[in-house]
Amino acid sequence: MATQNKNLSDFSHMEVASASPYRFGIVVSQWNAEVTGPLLEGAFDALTTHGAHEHAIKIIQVPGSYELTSGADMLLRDTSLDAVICLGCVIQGETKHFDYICSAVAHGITHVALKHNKPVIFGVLTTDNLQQALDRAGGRHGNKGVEAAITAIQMAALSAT
Ligand SMILES: Nc1c(NC[C@H](O)[C@H](O)[C@H](O)CO)[nH]c(=O)[nH]c1=O
Ligand SMILES: CC(=O)[C@@H](O)COP(=O)(O)O
Repeated sequence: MATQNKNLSDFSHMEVASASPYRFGIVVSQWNAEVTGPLLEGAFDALTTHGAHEHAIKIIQVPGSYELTSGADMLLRDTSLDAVICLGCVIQGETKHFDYICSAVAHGITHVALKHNKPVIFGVLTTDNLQQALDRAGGRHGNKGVEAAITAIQMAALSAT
């Protein structure tokens, strides 16, 4: 398995740009808050560790991952933002609802990024069960929030070139 015993959030091999020049938005869903809370903490800490100022990080909450698209669009009304990070956790239930949400969010986030010509980062866990999600929200497989934040910094720096 690609992720077996791997920390997916290890960026020690990478040169990460300074986040200090940039302003970031974070939209986080309230569904599965025991997972999205640690994702938000990981993202916020990664941004500030790499130089982002706390007042340069605007955070909003939405009910569920399906609303992340709308939340990202709302954040990007603020044209001073350099990148938006979307954080959510979708866990498979008994029906196809999981498939529709995951697909809608992935496509919706891409649409918002192209609409505003700004990086919108997909920091959404899409797991079979809660344990897989916890493993990727500060557990044995790292923190998807950290990964999304690093990606946001790199894309903001790229956009500035
Ligand atoms: N089951 C999960 C949901 N469901 C809610 C949807 O995201 C949405 O809020 C609702 O369909 C109304 O539009 N959301 C998650 O983030 N995670 C889930 O596991
Ligand atoms: C991903 C979901 O919306 C899921 O929690 C809903 O569960 P179910 O498919 O059993 O209705």
